[in-house]
Amino acid sequence: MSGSDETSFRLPKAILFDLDGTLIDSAPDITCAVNELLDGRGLPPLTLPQVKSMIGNGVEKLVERAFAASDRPLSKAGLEEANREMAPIYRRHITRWTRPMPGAAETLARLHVAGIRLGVATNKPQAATREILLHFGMLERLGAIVGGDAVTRKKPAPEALLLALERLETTPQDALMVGDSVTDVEAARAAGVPVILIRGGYSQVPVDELGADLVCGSLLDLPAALNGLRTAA
Ligand SMILES: O=C(O)COP(=O)(O)O
Ligand SMILES: [Mg+2]
Repeated sequence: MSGSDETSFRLPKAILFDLDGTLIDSAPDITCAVNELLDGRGLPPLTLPQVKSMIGNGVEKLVERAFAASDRPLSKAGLEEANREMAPIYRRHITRWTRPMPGAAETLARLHVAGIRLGVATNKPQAATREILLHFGMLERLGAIVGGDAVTRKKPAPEALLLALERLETTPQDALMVGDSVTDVEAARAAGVPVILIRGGYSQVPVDELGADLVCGSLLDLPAALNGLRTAA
């Protein structure tokens, strides 16, 4: 992008990022944790693609899906117990194989320096989210982090986005959501926030088919994608 382009487009005041599959590739550690949990019940491991397809609606749903895929659907009480067990297992794995998605740290730094308020709205629990972002040096760029356990209803409900925007003192009209899945598109629509999807995340459906305002190849393409949103407006 040329220098004149950079000064001519109007940037949003705030950008909210999804976490899993957008800022970080956490599926390998989540797979290890799920498999440790299953192993404890004498169940065989799931593959990385299987677990990837289960991420995005919160850890409780992931555990529910993992047991269902293992032909051992759990009762409500059984699921609660499995979820209690999952939390410390995942905390032991949390940043072993997890890596930032391509361009994540650079893009956050660039947008932060440009004066855009940045936040995270994820279905992942808050404490794990903060720990991962701190580990990868991204926490200091972020003015608001809202995890799935910080709201009554997780994405695709709009709560997490609206709470993050409130903390960033920004209205939905001045904001943008960046994510990897249909959950992010639906949450953004419900919150009245435009949405960009990034390829390479955990969506089971091609991201071009999810009705986002724009799709881009990686987070590094985000400044050019912002320009695209402006010219399309
Ligand atoms: O499902 C999760 O735990 C997190 O998913 P998200 O960061 O993509 O919202
Ligand atoms: Mg995601």
